[in-house]
Amino acid sequence: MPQDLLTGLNPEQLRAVTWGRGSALVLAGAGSGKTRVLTTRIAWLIQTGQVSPMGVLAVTFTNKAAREMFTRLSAMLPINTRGMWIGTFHGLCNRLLRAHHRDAGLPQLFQILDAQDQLSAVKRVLKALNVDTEKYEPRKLQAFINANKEAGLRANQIEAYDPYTRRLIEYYAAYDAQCNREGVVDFAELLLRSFELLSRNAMLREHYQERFRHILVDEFQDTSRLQYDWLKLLRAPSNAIFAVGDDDQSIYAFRGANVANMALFQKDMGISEVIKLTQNYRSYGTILDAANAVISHNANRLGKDLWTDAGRGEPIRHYEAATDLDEARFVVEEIQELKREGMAYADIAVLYRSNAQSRVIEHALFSAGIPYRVYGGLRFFERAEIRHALAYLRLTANPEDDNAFLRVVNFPARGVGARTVEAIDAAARAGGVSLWAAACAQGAGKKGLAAFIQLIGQLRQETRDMNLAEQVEHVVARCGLIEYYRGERDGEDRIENLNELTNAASAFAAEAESQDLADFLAHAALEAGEHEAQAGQDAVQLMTVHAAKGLEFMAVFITGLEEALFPHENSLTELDGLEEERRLMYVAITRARKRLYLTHAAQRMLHGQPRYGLPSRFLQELPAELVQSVGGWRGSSDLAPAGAAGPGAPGRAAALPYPVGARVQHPRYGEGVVAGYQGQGAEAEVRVSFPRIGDKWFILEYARLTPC
Ligand SMILES: Nc1ncnc2c1ncn2[C@@H]1O[C@H](COP(=O)(O)OP(=O)(O)OP(=O)(O)O)[C@@H](O)[C@H]1O
Ligand SMILES: [Mg+2]
Repeated sequence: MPQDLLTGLNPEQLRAVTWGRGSALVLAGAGSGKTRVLTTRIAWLIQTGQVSPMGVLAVTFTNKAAREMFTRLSAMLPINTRGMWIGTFHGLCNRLLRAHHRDAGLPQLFQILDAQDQLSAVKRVLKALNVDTEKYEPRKLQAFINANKEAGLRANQIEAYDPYTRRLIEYYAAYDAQCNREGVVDFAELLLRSFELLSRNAMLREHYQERFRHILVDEFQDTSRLQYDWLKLLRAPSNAIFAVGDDDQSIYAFRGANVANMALFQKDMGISEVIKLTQNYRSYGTILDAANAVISHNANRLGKDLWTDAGRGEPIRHYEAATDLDEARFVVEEIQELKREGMAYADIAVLYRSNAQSRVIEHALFSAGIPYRVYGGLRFFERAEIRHALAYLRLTANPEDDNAFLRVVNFPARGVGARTVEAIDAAARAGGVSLWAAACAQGAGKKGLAAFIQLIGQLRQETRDMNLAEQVEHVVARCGLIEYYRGERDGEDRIENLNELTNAASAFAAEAESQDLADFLAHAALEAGEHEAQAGQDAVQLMTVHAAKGLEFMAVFITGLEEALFPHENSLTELDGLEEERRLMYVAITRARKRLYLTHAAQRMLHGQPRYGLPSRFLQELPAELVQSVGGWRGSSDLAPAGAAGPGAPGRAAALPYPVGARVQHPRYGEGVVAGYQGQGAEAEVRVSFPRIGDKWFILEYARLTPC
């Protein structure tokens, strides 16, 4: 019954769901039912016979969102939704290319290169061309290729104004030629190649245009120009694109997504009226007011209203932790309390700005025996870079560890080819010895292998008298992974994680009272695998704010609300950076239905260093009456206004002359505010924020600061 589908919708939603044939844009705030409208519209179109399930193309932002859409549709319709074209841009392009691989010039089983594979491919190209890689760094070329592909440009379409760029273009063309020879595609290629396929092949294009009567796009504010053009190719003039989005939740500008596409879309499709949804069904009033208050600090907005009739609900809870460990302890205790009150673990989400922050929280949950799952990323000990680092550590502890040997013998690449590894393997089998032993027996002649054997030997020797944390720090620093990830596209995050491994080792040493590397490695293996929540098991959800987009939870913790962490320090120097961070904060707040916790820590270990952070400016942007302090290391206190006496350095306050937030005078730079500390003892540094010249670091001992 169509009526069944439509009951419960408000008049605006009903209008959107049953919109006539033309294209439409729904522009509405978080939790107003955009995704629900989109899903219901698909069901309604099918149920009323306006389109067959195969005539629908729906784009979601994540695979998780696509899965949810399938589930909801199956619940609404008595049909098999399996073969429907619902997925992410990448997923749908992949499908298109597989179906028409011949027309696309690809082998049927073409391989997709991940970032790492792509880098090796780039290096091979440069080697074959005898290029000086000091001048033309492989990673730079990789970034150049990807940025151009994402902008829809092949090598012969780029204009070069200087000889350097001309060379890059040449190498880009050579890289593409190599990929074509080998029949492989990188991520950016998926979209560009299927875009070109459709542009070039009129028959194919018309076939899909004929087929996809209805194209629907969720999270439209985060589509890139090429993605948008791809959609337009798939649409016949008589067919419709139904897009929903929220400019306040645009959080992928750094990847080329473009809010301006909304205006372009209206113009292209001749949309005279944008549909607005104004009622929020997700959150209680207090949470909604908080979200509205924060986002109102952004200047670049299209402007929207959002209201709820759900009532005020509970106040937002704010906890000021002394340290990141204290923050994690608080989160765990509150989760246990929520569970006692009857909330399922799966209804609780812990959000953070950067992946590296999850480690301490994961550990606290793990120690308390609370099942958890990490979304949009791997659990800390399962991340590739951590596994690589652990493999080096394992070899340091025991070079006969074959699995560890295989993982890193040629990572980072040192010219140990697959054939060499095969020969070692054969020799090891024949002699009944470890790979390491076989390698040592034949390694001297082969340059890359000899370097590897020497490196492991040195690491073993150098770490002999070190304590656990020092060993981990040393191996991470020396094994070449940091250099490898530096300059990689998502490398910064991975380096943060690698540094975090040292913190994990210190924490382990303190807790388990063991400095034994083997104990730590066993612990890491355990946390990585055995306690992983099973699929379907009730588990707390951990994810970055980016990964939480579109989702909702009964209770949400937003952790790490400190300046330079959230907002992220990189954002402070970028154009529109702070506004994008604020939109991210808006996304975070609006994930909560009933209860919202905001936490920050006065001191946190990051990059292997203690950092003393000011509370995030986003906390100050919340109306005080919405927030209730639930204590912390300073005792219960209200939100301090920015710049007022903030937290000092807990536990070590005596050693530090000024609390963070204190006003100080510098003989040269004038008056400033103490913004943080790092390092210890004679190496302790203080960061002072000066109104005109920005932040400066001083060695604390020689800082020549006076209070004012
Ligand atoms: N008319 C309605 N009656 C009851 N609940 C509704 C109604 N419309 C939406 N909801 C519920 O409100 C919540 C938010 O809806 P939905 O996720 O579709 O919002 P959204 O606009 O897509 O949010 P976001 O911007 O965060 O993606 C969901 O739990 C949804 O089921
Ligand atoms: Mg949504």
